[in-house]
Amino acid sequence: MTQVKVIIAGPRGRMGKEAVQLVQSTENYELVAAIDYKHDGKELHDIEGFEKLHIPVFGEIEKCLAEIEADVLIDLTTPEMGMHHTKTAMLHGVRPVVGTTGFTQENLQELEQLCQEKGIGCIIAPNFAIGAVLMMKFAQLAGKYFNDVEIIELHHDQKLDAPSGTAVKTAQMIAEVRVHKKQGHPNEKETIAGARGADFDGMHIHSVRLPGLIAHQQVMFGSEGQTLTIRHDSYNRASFMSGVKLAVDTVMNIDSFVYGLENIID
Ligand SMILES: NC(=O)C1=CN([C@@H]2O[C@H](COP(=O)(O)OP(=O)(O)OC[C@H]3O[C@@H](n4cnc5c(N)ncnc54)[C@H](O)[C@@H]3O)[C@@H](O)[C@H]2O)C=CC1
Ligand SMILES: O=C(O)C1=N[C@H](C(=O)O)C[C@H](O)C1
Repeated sequence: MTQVKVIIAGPRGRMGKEAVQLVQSTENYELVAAIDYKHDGKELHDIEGFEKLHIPVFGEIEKCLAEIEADVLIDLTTPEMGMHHTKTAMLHGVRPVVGTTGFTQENLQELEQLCQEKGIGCIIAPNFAIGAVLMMKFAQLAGKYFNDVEIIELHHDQKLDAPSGTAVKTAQMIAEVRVHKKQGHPNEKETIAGARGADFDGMHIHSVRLPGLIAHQQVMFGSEGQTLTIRHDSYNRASFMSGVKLAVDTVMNIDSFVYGLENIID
């Protein structure tokens, strides 16, 4: 088995903590460094929750990559930092696996172009949960037969971006196959702004934020006399880790840009 040297950006985050555990518990992965803007020069060991890990922590990716040899960067931070980390990793020949969401279309195009120029694998996955990837694929299939769809994504109230990366990806996948339609009554009018949610190619996305939730999405289709609802629920962040592993294993063997795990599962 090939040894994979991994850097994790955002190790203290909800996802970052799970990713540290995944890398530590995978036989052929080695956690070689972490990137954390608040703990430059320390070791993970010095940070609460990582007591036994003597892994160097860098505040900035440039410094990290100047000192540490790595194969893969897992980024679980914010869109601004995620962009910077992903570009810098590719410029240093390190393959990014990015779970961070909130990228714009322009961001994704820029990353794809850099990836092509460098000829290095890069995976951007708005959702690592295999069930969520299947939910998106099933929704895309349904989108061929139903023109009317409402996407309802539900997340914990600490989430920064809305709509979720998963909801945007779902809408993009459906838009690839759906006959374009501006949904609802042609004369419908919002008496409170935002009541109909975000408009993506004529379909609507609704974002719910509540404490107690983790990550959930419901895609509802309707046509004459029937509705079809496709729903996925993540009840914890461990649900994302088999997808992170799949992405790390895959990125080692590709030299192209992948946006969405649906492109790498059979
Ligand atoms: N692709 C997927 O399956 C999933 C993706 N996510 C996404 O992953 C990202 C992280 O999510 P969570 O772990 O829930 O967030 P979190 O807020 O718990 O963690 C964010 C991490 O980013 C770091 N960070 C924040 N600002 C920073 C800055 N300016 N510079 C460097 N680091 C900074 C924080 O220290 C923290 O470690 C979000 O974009 C979220 O939408 C979350 C769950 C699943
Ligand atoms: O912030 C989260 O929690 C999640 N973010 C991703 C998204 O924006 O789709 C994936 C998952 O929904 C959890």
